[in-house]
Amino acid sequence: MHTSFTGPPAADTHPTPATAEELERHKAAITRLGNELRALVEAAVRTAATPDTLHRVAEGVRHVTGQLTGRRRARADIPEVDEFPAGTRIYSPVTGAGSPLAPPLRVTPTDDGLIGHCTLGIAHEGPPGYGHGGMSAMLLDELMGRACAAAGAPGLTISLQMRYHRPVPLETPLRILARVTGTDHRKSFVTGSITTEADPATDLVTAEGVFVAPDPRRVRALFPGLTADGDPAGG
Ligand SMILES: CCCCCCCC/C=C\CCCCCCCC(=O)SCCNC(=O)CCNC(=O)[C@H](O)C(C)(C)COP(=O)(O)OP(=O)(O)OC[C@H]1O[C@@H](n2cnc3c(N)ncnc32)[C@H](O)[C@@H]1OP(=O)(O)O
Repeated sequence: MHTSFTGPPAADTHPTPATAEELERHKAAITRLGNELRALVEAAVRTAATPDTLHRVAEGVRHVTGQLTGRRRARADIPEVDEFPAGTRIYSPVTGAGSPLAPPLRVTPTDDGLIGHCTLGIAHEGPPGYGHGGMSAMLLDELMGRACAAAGAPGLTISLQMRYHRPVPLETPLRILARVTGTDHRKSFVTGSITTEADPATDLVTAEGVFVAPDPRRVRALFPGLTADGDPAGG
C-alpha cells in the first residue's frame, strides 16, 4: 500500500485513490519543497557563513525537519504520485523533482532513445569545479535504465561500464543520451553519453550497460508495492 500525504490516515481501511487533480496538487507541492531543498543544499555547500551562523541555521533546519517526520511512507511503498516503472519517480535522486539530491535530470524521448538535460551544481562536485564521477554514473545509469523502460523492457542494471574522457564541468548545461542497442531474452544492451549542450560532438563520459528485466517471480519479491499488472498497489 502506498501513502498519500493528503489522504486519510493509513488504517485497516483501503485508502480512496486520489483524483487526477489531487495528484497534480500533490506533485506541485512536492516539487516546490524539492526546489527549496535544492536551494538549501546549494547554499549550505557554498556558504562562507561563520560557525555561529551555521549553528543557528542547523537549529532552524532541525525544527523544519521535525514538521515532516509525522506520517511517513514505508521503505518499499511506491508513492501515489509515481508512475512506476516507466514514468515519473518524484523522489528519484536523479530525475525526481522532489529530491534535494537530484539535479534534477529532465528526460524526453528521441527517435531512438532518450535525451536528458541537467546542470550539475557545486553539491555534485568531484574534482574542484567538475562533477563527481559517481554523479556521471548515476545520471547515465538512470537514463539508460529509463531507456529500457521506454523500449518496453524495464530492468535493473547488472553491469555498467563507464569511460571518463574529460571532466564534466559544473554549472554548465549538459546533454545526456541513452539508447538501447540490442536485446537478448530479458537482457537489454544500452549505450549512453554525456556532453555539454554547447559542444554535443565532444563526449565527456560514455557508458555501456546491461539491464535485466527480472523474472516475474523476482518482481513480486523485489517490489511488493507493485500489483500483478505493474501498477502501484491500491492505485
Ligand atoms: C513490472 C516490472 C518491474 C521491473 C523492474 C524495473 C526496475 C527499474 C524501474 C524503473 C527504471 C527507472 C530507471 C532506474 C535506473 C536505475 C537502475 C538501477 O540502479 S538498478 C539497481 C542496481 N541493480 C541491482 O540492484 C540489480 C541486482 N541484481 C538482481 O537483483 C538480479 O540479478 C536481477 C533481478 C536483475 C536478475 O535476476 P533474475 O532472477 O530475474 O534473473 P536471472 O535468471 O538470474 O538472470 C537473467 C540473465 O541475466 C544474467 N544476470 C543476472 N544477474 C546478473 C548479474 N548480476 N551479473 C551478470 N549477469 C547477470 C543471468 O546470467 C541471465 O543471463 P543468461 O540468460 O544466463 O544469459
